[in-house]
Amino acid sequence: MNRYDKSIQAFSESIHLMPGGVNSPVRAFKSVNADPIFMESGSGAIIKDIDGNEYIDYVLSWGPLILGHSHPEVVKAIQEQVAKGSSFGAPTLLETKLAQIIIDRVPSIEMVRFVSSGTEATMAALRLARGVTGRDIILKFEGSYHGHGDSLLIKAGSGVATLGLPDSPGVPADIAKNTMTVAYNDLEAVQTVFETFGDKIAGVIVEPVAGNMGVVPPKPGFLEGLRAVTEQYGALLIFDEVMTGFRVDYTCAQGYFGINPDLTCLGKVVGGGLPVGAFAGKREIMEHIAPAGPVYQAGTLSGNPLAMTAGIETLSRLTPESYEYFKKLGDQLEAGIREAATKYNIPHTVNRAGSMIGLFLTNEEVVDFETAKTSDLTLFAEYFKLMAEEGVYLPPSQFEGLFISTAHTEEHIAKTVDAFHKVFAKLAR
Ligand SMILES: Cc1ncc(COP(=O)(O)O)c(C=O)c1O
Ligand SMILES: N[C@H](C=O)CCC(=O)O
Repeated sequence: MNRYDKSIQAFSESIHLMPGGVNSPVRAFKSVNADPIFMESGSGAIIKDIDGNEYIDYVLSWGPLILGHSHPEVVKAIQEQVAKGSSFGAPTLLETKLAQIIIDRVPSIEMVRFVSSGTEATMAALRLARGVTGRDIILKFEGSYHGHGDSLLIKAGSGVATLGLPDSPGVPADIAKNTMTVAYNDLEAVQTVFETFGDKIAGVIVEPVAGNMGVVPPKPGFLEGLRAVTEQYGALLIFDEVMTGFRVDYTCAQGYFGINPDLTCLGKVVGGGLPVGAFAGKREIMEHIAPAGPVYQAGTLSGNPLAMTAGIETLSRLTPESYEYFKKLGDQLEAGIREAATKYNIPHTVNRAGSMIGLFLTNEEVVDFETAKTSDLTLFAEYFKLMAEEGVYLPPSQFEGLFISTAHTEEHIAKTVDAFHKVFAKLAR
């Protein structure tokens, strides 16, 4: 009897029906040499798989579930809304309400356009940046992931890095040539690129805390430098806050670091676990979007009432105190991981940004994708599987971060730290 019998059976069926048996590559557990675990239900910080195993969840659907699973008030609001109608393809008051909440919290945002995923948000933001500036080149950072739009699948992070496919076949060379990349945190390299191509660069897109090569915070001065150089050359600064938005801080990462980008991409938390994305920014830029302006962007289910409801209910329950709480739990988890790893001589570097935590199995300081890749990926696979056996569900890749929700408690963190001790004892060097 294997504790994952039903998941193994389910995967043996799904693999014939969907490519790799999944609907997003990171779910397939390929880099940890295991079959994926099929989930059945979630409540608060706990999820249950189809074999009945329970886990403290640090994936949280890859970030959106900042209140934990099935928050009763969010569930109730969605139920009430679905009874009234799930989609109209016409404006609703819900869109206005969610847009207003976002605008009230984030100083750089004056207008919002809702879409249905983070990928859509970044694709549209690039089109807008190109439309506004009349330039084609986009600068991005190696190991950053901005969804799977053609222009952004270049030296990308997340599942692309996990599977070792940084430049996907199918992206035309004519499109790829307009995307330039440099190392994250390397401001000098950015300045050098601008010195040569400055008048051709439409925008720089950056995760203000990188979360798709594991968690890599910006070095002091990096985001400030990007703001200055983009302003100097008339390019737009695009913060991709799909992951960091309303997770790193009440005012997003940009509020935390005190930088005002021209455009912001949102997703995940803003949809409270339902499919959502948004791009947003200064009025003078956003009014280039159709029908206010000529840059086209549209969506049948954009601003979907159920997603708007989940977003409103989620953001309304986050207060500045929520982020104090995340900090407290994050401190506890970070200290616990460090102590366990040190005790058993496990190579480790822990990076943090609020409730985003990255444990790299390397002793090198991790500041970009090259240093992230010094992690011991074989050890990672073992550690991941042992943690799951101890009832702790982690992202199945070294190049993803852990998330905490308001439903996590000090007791959950203490149990998790215990699990780290048990697992690292087994892997001790
Ligand atoms: C920073 C960032 N941008 C964009 C995306 C794409 O979002 P989605 O998966 O909703 O398309 C993701 C996550 O996948 C992300 O983490
Ligand atoms: N790291 C990705 C998003 O942030 C993971 C989500 C996915 O690709 O399915």
